[in-house]
Amino acid sequence: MIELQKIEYHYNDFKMHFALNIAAKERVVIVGPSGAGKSTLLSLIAGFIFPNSGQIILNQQNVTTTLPGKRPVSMLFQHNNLFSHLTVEQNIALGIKPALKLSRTEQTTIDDILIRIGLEGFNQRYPEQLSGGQRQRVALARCLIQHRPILLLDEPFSALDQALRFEMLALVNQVCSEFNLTLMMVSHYLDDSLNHFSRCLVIENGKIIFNAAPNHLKQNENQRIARLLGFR
Ligand SMILES: Nc1ncnc2c1ncn2[C@@H]1O[C@H](COP(=O)(O)OP(=O)(O)OP(=O)(O)O)[C@@H](O)[C@H]1O
Repeated sequence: MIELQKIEYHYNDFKMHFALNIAAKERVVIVGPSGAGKSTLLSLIAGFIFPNSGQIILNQQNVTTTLPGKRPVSMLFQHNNLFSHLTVEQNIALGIKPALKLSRTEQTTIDDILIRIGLEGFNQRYPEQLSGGQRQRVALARCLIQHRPILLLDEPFSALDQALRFEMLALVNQVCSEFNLTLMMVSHYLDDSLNHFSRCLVIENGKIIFNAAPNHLKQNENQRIARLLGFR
C-alpha cells in the first residue's frame, strides 16, 4: 500500500503537493502534461528525493526519510536501465548481488526469470545485442528478482512501437498478478492501454487533479481534464 500524507516538494518556485492512498495490488497509471510532476511523484515514493514536509507510508512503514535501497520499492526508468559492459545475466544479478559471483540457487533463479520474460538462454548476451523491448524486459527482470512489493515504472516502454508496448504492458500485468505487486506507472499514452489499470491519476501543475477509474475520464464533469490530456 502507498500512502502520501500532505507531501510538499519544491523545485525552486515550482511547488508540488501530493496526497494519495493506494491499496496493495492496485495498478495505477499516472498521466498529465509535460513538467506537471509525474516523475517527481515516483522519485518521492522511491526515495531518490525527500519531501519538504509530509509523510510517506509504504506497506504500513513510515519511510519518509528512508534511503531507496531500504524501501519496499523497485523502479524502472525510460532509458539507461542496463550497464552496457555487463551481460544480461550480470545485469539481472545486480538486483540481488552486487558482487556478481552467483551461487547455484541464484543462477537457477535468474534462469527461471529469463524464461518468465521470454528470454530463455539470453544469459551471456550484452545489452547492445538486444532489441529495445528485450532490454526493457531484462531491466524488468532485475526489478522482479528483488521481490519488492511495489513496482514503479517511469514510462519504460515509450520508445517501443505500439505492438511491443502493448506486449510489454501485458507482461507487466502478468507479473503483477503473479508476484502480487502494487504498480504505479507513468504513461504518455491515452489509448486502450489505460484499460490495463484499475486507477488513473492525472497530475497538473504539481497536483493530483483526478484520481479515479480511467473510464471516469469520459464523464461529462471531467471534460476539462479530458481536454487537457488531449481526448476529444
Ligand atoms: N532537478 C530539478 N531541478 C529543478 N527543477 C526540476 C528538476 N527536476 C524537475 N524539475 C522541474 O519540476 C517539474 C516537474 O518535473 P517532472 O519531471 O516531475 O515532470 P513530468 O510530469 O514527469 O514531466 P515529463 O512528462 O516531461 O517527463 C518541471 O517543471 C521540471 O522542470
